Amino acid sequence: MALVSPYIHYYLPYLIWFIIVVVVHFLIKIFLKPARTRAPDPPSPPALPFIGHLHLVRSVLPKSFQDLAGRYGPLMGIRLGASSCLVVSNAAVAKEVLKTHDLEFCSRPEFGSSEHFIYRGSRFILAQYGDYWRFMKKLCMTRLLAVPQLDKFADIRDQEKVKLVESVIKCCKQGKACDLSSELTTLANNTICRMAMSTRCSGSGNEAAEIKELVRTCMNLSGKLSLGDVLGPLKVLDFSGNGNKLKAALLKYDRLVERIIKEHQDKASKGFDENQKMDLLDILLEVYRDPAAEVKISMKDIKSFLLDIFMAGTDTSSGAIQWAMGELINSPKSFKKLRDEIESVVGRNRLVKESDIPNLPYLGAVVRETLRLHSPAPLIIRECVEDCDVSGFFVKAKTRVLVNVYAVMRDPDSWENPNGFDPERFLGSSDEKIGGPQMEYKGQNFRFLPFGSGRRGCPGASLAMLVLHAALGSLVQCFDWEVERGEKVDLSPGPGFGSEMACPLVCYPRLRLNPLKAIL
Ligand code: HEM
Repeated sequence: MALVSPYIHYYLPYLIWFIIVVVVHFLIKIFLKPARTRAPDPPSPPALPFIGHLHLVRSVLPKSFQDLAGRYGPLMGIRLGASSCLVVSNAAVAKEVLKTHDLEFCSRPEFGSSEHFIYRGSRFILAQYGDYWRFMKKLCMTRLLAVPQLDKFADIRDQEKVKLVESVIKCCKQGKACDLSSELTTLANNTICRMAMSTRCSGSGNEAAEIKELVRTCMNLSGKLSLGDVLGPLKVLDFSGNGNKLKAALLKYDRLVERIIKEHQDKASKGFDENQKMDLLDILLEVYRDPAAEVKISMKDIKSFLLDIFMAGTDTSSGAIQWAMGELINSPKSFKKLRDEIESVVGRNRLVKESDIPNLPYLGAVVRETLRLHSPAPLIIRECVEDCDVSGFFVKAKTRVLVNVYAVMRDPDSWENPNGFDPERFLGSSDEKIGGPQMEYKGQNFRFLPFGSGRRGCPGASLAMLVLHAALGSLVQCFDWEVERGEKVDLSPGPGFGSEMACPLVCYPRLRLNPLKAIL
């Protein structure tokens, strides 16, 4: 039987014609299809091969980016060697990124030291948006750093503030210069260590001091390794050896925290009595043991989380108080106004307390003005999780985005006299309407973003504000301050992120009144 129809010669030309029509149709569709109209890429300065825009940036990154944004706009592309990102520099674009597109920009990229981090994969601060991050953030906001938990540790913060004042009184009595940078780092570190894991309460050695040193080392090395990002894949070669040094410091931290965890587990096995306060580690271990927890956290997650809050909370808080003191010493009028306010509200017989804060609006204004001018976290780092358009420009998934809050909070279109220290602008009576309630700081007002905004905003903001107000208030209440030979404080920012002073704040306090006499 023939397999091919005898009429093939009759309908073959029609079949060929049909196939040709179909193929041509698809080719036309593919090649002549109008290209999907995509928004243009954000503007970018002309780049050089390999180094990109490295030749255009100076030592203080946020300031450099601000200057470039003046020429290339509030959303611009920057490439430093192998590392590229978009930089946001005004309130309108910051609002688009942090509010309109909050979900698209609520991840963070891995960068800098990630390869050398022994807790890689557990880092809360750098976690991708997902179940683990959501669970930990909820835990932060509802328990670990929530107001009721902060209230339980008001006595610890008070004791640490008293220790700070005592230590400065000692400098006065000895006629010595006071290294405020070191004093304030000790205050912030001790406060967080005690709230996080009651380190002073555990008998063995001075763990808080050890942690302070380790956190400092990790921060320095992480900062240096971040600069290594410009080398791209070559950075894994770790030419400087900083990666290995970081690993060594982390292993030391790991052993120390392991010991503290063991003490906490022993304490938990005996049960907590009603009056016993659970510190952050107790709560984390309770969640670790909870079989019904939405997400099962590991010991590595716990250790990493604690390190994250030490790294995020210590230098930021102490740095902000130093900048505030520097600005106040250079501005005797503001110093006197603040002193007068404290004197009239608190008096001379006791130290400023956290509960005084709502009654000290000028203190609140000084703290906010300091955070505006000297943000301890001037570049907020996010990553875009899917393609989107921002401000009429195309942003590809996985792009790194830096919100330059230094530029946003010094933008002349948003602020009068943007580079001047002028706490009055934050007072309700000010003519300068800042937008939203004048004292708002948690990211509802996109001109003022010291703690970021949206889902990824800082969970430690309330704690930081308590520490900042009480410590600054006490230093102004009890002492007069001078720098060497009556000079002004050098307020130049240090290299890199520019969040620290170029020269640590060393000054001469003179005891004015000692409200501790009654306590001591
Ligand atoms: C003056 C002090 C502080 C400043 C200026 C500050 C600022 C910031 C900023 C700008 C961010 C990024 C927010 C964003 O992406 O939108 C952040 C994140 C964070 N901060 Fe703070 N912070 C301070 C103190 C603290 C303290 C005391 C703690 C904890 C004890 C803390 C814990 C964190 C954590 C865990 C994150 C990461 C949040 C996340 O990725 O979801 N911070 N902080």
